[in-house]
Amino acid sequence: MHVAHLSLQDFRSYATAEVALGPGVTAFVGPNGQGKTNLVEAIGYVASHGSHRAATDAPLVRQGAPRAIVRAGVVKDDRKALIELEINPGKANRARLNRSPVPRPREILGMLRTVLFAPEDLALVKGDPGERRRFMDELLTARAPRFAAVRSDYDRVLKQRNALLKSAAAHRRSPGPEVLATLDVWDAHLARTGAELLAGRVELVEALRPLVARAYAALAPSSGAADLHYKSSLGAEELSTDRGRLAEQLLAGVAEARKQELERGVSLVGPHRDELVLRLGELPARGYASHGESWSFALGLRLAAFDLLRADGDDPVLILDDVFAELDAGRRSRLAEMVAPAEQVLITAAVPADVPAELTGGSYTVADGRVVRE
Ligand SMILES: Nc1ncnc2c1ncn2[C@@H]1O[C@H](COP(=O)(O)OP(=O)(O)OP(=O)(O)O)[C@@H](O)[C@H]1O
Repeated sequence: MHVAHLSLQDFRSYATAEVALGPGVTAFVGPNGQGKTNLVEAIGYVASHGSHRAATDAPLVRQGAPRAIVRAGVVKDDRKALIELEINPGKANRARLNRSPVPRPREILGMLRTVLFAPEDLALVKGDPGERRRFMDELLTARAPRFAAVRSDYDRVLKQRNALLKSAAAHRRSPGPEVLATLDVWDAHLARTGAELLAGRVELVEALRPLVARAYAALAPSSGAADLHYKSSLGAEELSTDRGRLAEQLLAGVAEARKQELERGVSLVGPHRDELVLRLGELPARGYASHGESWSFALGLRLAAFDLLRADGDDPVLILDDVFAELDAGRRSRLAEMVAPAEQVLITAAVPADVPAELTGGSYTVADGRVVRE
């Protein structure tokens, strides 16, 4: 698939912007702080309904404006779709598909699929486990949009359960039968939705493993092998992907942790406490990998995500935000070679020299709030 047109209204630094795009490579080039990332961030937002660099929607709306609108014309197998998202910080966002409102924005997840790699992705390797959980869940949702509902159900259950545990912990005496009965209900919910999420992640990690190893070896051939495994808060070494079995394991896990959870006032078992462990050779990547190795590992994860989505039948849009300036000459040309065949590659760079010669295509200059085709 590819994006044929991007239209912005009050998004980040843009009062308005209209950008025509086509398949192949397009580079956005211009000095720092001129709005290159804002453009690709908008495309990423249409795909994932989130930003790769802001935890909430508020920073996406132009200072002083009440809302932002992002429209993307998407072409998939010669069929065109116009996706529109209205971003209303603090209120519900609205979505339209081919100019008709859709009841909930999440219903159009999957219409545009992107894989975006940006400097912030270093946190995939160096950051907290939450970064890697988000990576898995976003990829799950990109592959199967129903996971957006699974994740939001799970978050809702967790919030309610934590509120109950917190108030029980605050009372500092044994909870009464009513509290315990309510907790039983939340435990069952947590086990059911948690098992769904857990099974999805375990399957995902198994599918990603060989792809990450291959991408990393291609990018950094002289470094150790990249590997990953899913570490569950259940402690079980091997996790099945049988939902029923996982739900039983989760139920047993929360039952075992109940005393401790009531004391601490927080849910200690479930996919929200799990970790995606990354390894380089014999060592964990987090805390051991060099800056360059971490960067290549993060890139390897994104390229593996691209391969996985591509294997589902259609190339996602590949976005490389400020990536090439960080790489040495070898990695730069290996990466360029790897991404060149993708249906659409969007690149941002501060100077033309940061766009590898192998990636020829269209180019825009971004400066003074304007996006001008070269
Ligand atoms: N909500 C907002 N309202 C107005 N301006 C904003 C908003 N959010 C960001 N900006 C402005 O957008 C600019 C940053 O744009 P962007 O991150 O796209 O830059 P860039 O061209 O990718 O720069 P670099 O090369 O440094 O990465 C900054 O000047 C910032 O002040």
